[in-house]
Formats: sequence, structure tokens, C-alpha cells
Amino acid sequence: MPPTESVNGSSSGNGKKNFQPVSGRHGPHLNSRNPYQPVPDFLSNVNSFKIIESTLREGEQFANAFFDTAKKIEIAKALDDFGVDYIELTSPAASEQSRLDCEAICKLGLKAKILTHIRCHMDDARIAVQTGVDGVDVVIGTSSFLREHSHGKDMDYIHKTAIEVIEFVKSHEIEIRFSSEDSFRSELVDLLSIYRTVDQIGVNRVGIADTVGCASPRQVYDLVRTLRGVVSCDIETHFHNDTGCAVANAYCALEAGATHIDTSVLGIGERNGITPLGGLMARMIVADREYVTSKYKLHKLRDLENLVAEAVEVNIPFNNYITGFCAFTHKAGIHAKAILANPSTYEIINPADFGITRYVHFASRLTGWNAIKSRVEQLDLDMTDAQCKECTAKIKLLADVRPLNVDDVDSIIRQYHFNIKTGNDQPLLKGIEHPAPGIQEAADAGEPAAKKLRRTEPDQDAAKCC
Ligand SMILES: N[C@@H](CCCC[NH3+])C(=O)O
Ligand SMILES: [Zn+2]
Repeated sequence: MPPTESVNGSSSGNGKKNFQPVSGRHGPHLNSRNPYQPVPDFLSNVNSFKIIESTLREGEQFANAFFDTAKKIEIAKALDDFGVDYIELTSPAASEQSRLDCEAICKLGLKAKILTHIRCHMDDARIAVQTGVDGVDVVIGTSSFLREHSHGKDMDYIHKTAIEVIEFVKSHEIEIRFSSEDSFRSELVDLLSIYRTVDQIGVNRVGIADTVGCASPRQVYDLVRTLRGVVSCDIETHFHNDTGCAVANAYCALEAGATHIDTSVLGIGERNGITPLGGLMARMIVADREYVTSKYKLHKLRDLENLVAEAVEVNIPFNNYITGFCAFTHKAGIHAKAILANPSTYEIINPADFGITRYVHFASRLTGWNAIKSRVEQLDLDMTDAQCKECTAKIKLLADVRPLNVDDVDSIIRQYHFNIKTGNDQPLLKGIEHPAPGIQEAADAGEPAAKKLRRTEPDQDAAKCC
């Protein structure tokens, strides 16, 4: 059960299902005056991008991934429900089961277009066009690393084979994308030459792939913008996250004129993966909330991530974009005060857009009196500002000794309230009359940090805010 509900149930006693909103004075989120809105540019696609969701292709390359047919179908349906434009599947040439699964997903009648991803080879292309996919994504390495140490082919071979494969796929009247691999370590002249060739014979998209995650946003911008001047077809981009740039690179690619971004749920993929779907949503909602909220069912993000996390047996990281357990929890007194007055002060994203709750942490040595005042109001207690301040000082004193949870703080507030109303002088928290001697027991009673980090829900000592 989420901590807020148990807290509410145990402490408010007024039968309210949820905490009351803290105040009616919340300012608008960043919609009208958004300093982060995209720089106007006629080539930019920040306001009109498409997602090629590759959890069922790139994601299958994640170390822990094994998706059986039923799980692939469940994930494909969930991605479709979320609203992704394309779902990319593992090559049907990879294994017999991969081929059967590809056929099965094509028969689901999803709204999203189904793609499969193959090597630039006629053997793979012949199998792919028989599966019922809406399009084929062809890839071949173009860097000297891959040409010399992977497939061993030169650029002449790549041109010749690409033309053959593309014309074959096109003859089946389905979409065709041609992508280089390791694009950022390929010679620019080689890239532009092959892209120009495939554009002229009518591919739907060309793809740029940062296969090793080496590219910086500025390099991405430069390459995509250059390519935009060379081809007239769509431009897809694919970014690995080895150096932490996968979301930023995707954004820069769109600014430079890319049309499609590859993602996977939680970013799963080869090594540490690619642009995560949730991270891209976080970035793009800040740029164009209207486009993102009208196109994608953001409330489904958390379930989608949980589905994939469970399937590949990982936890949602504590600092995950949007859904990490502390993504919308505010702790420092100064932050809490401002958030309670207007969430836009310390939040660029409105958690409500994702069906997620904002929390204000009010049980630490950093807690300020505004957070305690808000909690006092949630508990329906009657205390003046001066009393809230004094109570806060006592809470902070105890929070210096040991970790406090919501129940501890609620007990302190209630006891303090009882004392001031009755003139009593009972200890505020049972077992702690004098903070100093309790330090060791407090430390012993504290939860191991690792356990806290495994949580996907906000901590007990955070309270729902609004
Ligand atoms: N996973 C491969 C395929 C790229 C294809 C682009 N959609 C890479 O990173 O290079
Ligand atoms: Zn990749």
C-alpha cells in the first residue's frame, strides 16, 4: 500500500481517502511562459517527432532480457496503448521463434506500425518481407572499426548491397529504412554518399546510430543538420547511453531536423542501453507539453516501466526520470515552502501529467516549519504559526538524533498539540526524552540505505502534497 494511504488511515481519523490539497494557491505549471520552449527553427522537429520503440529489438539485447511470446505480446500491446508510433522487433532471421513472434505481433492489429530490424543482406530481407511487417529497418556498419573487424566489407559493397536490399523491400510495398551503424566514427564523406544514394532510390528514412555512445549533443546537431541538407527523406536517430548523453542527443537531433527517435522502456539495450522512453517524455514534455500530452498516454508510463522491469528482473532506479521514487519528493525546508506555495518553483514537470503524486518530505533535520504547518493542516489540528515553528524546532532536534518516519512526526505533532491544549508537558515521542543518549539505538534502528534505494514508492516520511 502506498505510504500516504497508510499514513492517512492511521493519523487523520477524519475518513478522508486522501490528504487535502495543501493550498489553493498553486501557480500554473510552465505552459504559457515557458523559458525552455524550443528555439524557433523551421528545421526543428521538437514539436512533431515520432517514436520508434525498440524494447522488443534493442531491449532484447539487454543482458537480462528474455521475452517469451506471451511477454512480447503483452509488451507490444502496452507500447501500442501508450501511443508509440512504431514498434521495432528483433530480426526474424535471428531465430525461428523470433520469426514466429514477429508474425504473431503483426497479426495483433495494433495501431502502431510494426517494423523489424535486419542486417543489410538479401537473406534477411527475404525472410523479413514474409512476416507481415509494415516496414523493414536495414542496418550496416560503416565505420572502419566495423568494416574491418565486424563484417569485413568495403563501401562499394555497402552501396551495392544496400541498393539491392532496398529495391527488394520496396517492391513489397512496405516501408524501408537504411541506417549506418557506428555513424559517429564513420567518415562523413562515406556517410553522406551512402545516404544520398539510398535517398535517391526512395527509402522512407535514413538512420544515424551512435552505436558506442560516443557522440555529444553538439556533434549530433552538426551531423543531423548536415544530413538534413543532403537527403529529403525522414531521419531516424539512435543513441546509446554510455556517456550519459542519450536523451540530450535525441533532443538535439530533433532540433537539427531528425524526425524519428529510437527508444526503449527504461533504456534497456546493449550494454547500458539507449534513450529511455520515459526520459524522452520528460525532456519533450518540457519542450512541448501540448504535443506530448495529446499524443501519448503518459499515465501509462509507470505501468509500462513496471511491466518491462519485472520482465527483465530489474528495479526501477531511485532516480529514474518521472517514476523514480524520489522524482517528485521535495525535502529541504526552502524547497518545501516554495513548492507548497507554487509547485512551479522547484518543478519543471507536473507529476499530475503522468498520474504521479508530489510529496513533501517533512521528517528530517532539513524540514522547515511551512512543511510542518501543512502537515498540521492535513491532520486537522489547530496550531498558530508560532506553535508550528516551535513544534518544528523540536522535530528537528529529534531528527538530529535518528531517522524519523511519518508516524514519528505525526506522533510528535499530536503530542505537542495535546500538550499546548491541556497544559501538559508529556514527552513528545515515546522513548526519546533526551535526544543525545539515543544516538546509537537510533542508528541501529535505521533502515539500511540499500533497502531504501530499492523502493519504487516514496518513502514513509514523505507526505502527499497536492
Ligand atoms: N543497435 C544498433 C542498431 C542501430 C540501428 C538504428 N535504429 C546500433 O546501435 O547501431
Ligand atoms: Zn543500438
